[in-house]
Amino acid sequence: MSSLFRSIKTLKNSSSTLLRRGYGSEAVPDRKVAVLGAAGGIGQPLALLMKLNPLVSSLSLYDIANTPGVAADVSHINTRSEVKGYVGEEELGKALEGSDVVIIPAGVPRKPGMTRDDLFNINAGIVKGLCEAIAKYCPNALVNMISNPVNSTVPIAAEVFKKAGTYDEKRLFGVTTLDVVRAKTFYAGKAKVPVAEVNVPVVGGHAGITILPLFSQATPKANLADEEIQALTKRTQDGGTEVVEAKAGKGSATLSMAYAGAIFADACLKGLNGVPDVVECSFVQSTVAELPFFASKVRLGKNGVEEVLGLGPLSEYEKEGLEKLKPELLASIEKGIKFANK
Ligand SMILES: NC(=O)C1=CN([C@@H]2O[C@H](COP(=O)(O)OP(=O)(O)OC[C@H]3O[C@@H](n4cnc5c(N)ncnc54)[C@H](O)[C@@H]3O)[C@@H](O)[C@H]2O)C=CC1
Ligand SMILES: O=C([O-])CC(=O)C(=O)O
Repeated sequence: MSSLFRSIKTLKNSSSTLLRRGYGSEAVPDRKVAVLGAAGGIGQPLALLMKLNPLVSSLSLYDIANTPGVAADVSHINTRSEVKGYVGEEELGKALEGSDVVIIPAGVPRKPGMTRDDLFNINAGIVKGLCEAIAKYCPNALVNMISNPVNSTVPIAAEVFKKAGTYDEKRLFGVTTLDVVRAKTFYAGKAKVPVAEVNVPVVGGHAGITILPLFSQATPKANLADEEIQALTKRTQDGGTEVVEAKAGKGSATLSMAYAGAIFADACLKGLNGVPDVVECSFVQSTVAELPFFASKVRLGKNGVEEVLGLGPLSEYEKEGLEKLKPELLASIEKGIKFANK
């Protein structure tokens, strides 16, 4: 009984903290979040971070192996959400049912020398299967796609949902938050400004030159030379490769990605809960750059995407970068669409 009172007290304390922090003026609603690929390099720290998120009431951890251990471990943390682990395809339906947000970090990561597109052959099939299940078991969930190549896996998901008759472009997101996280960190270091105050939009896609950080719009403003901006741009575009090489065959970014995935999922939950002015960059169906999908700032709301924001003023260097990325991004999008329809 005393533990029940303690739990109620904790919940009361955390909800009043939430109200104070502007999470909304009403009581915090129940929200189920599912992580598919939860036993992986990203999945495990992401499960931990989602368990720490007070907006989550139910945390569903799914993988093809090893989820019972991860779920048992994470479930002992004394925070709001109830944790359940699901393993194997026969449990996928239960894992998904009732989900408000589904985060997908399932699939193989890069090794040195590989591009993200080299992951297509394996990950395209994994994502397709998972999205077929989402269409069946939680067609209204917001889908946060982390699995690479994001430039193709998001179009695959869209085609699967269209075929199932459940597609809603407002509910499908490619997670490009790690590009923003990197751009903020690198910019703060170079501009010598406090990293917590930095904002940098990153647009385009999520591979090499399709990643286009808009340092001309970065705040706080700093007087960086053209060469410095170009070096920052290149480092942001190659951020994933920097980690792949440093890990030397043991995978790609997992911890920083889990952080970025948790930030984006939190933004989705806040949007669903009616918190105003939640804006994050994401790769979504778009008309801002004459490509069917494009990453830009997106306002999140009660139905997912509330508004896809425009690019704003670009420097000459960014305009060139935008033109250069279009053919590669379009080819990756078309590759995904073709795969899903074959
Ligand atoms: N969007 C982004 O910014 C980033 C994306 N990634 C991508 O995320 C993906 C995962 O990376 P890691 O976690 O490092 O890989 P990992 O190999 O450590 O984990 C992947 C997990 O997916 C699981 N899995 C495989 N097939 C599955 C299926 N059909 N259903 C459910 N789970 C399944 C595996 O059992 C494994 O636990 C990769 O494709 C990687 O390229 C990685 C970093 C950043
Ligand atoms: O580089 C990779 O393969 C993983 C990834 O997407 C990133 O770290 O941005």
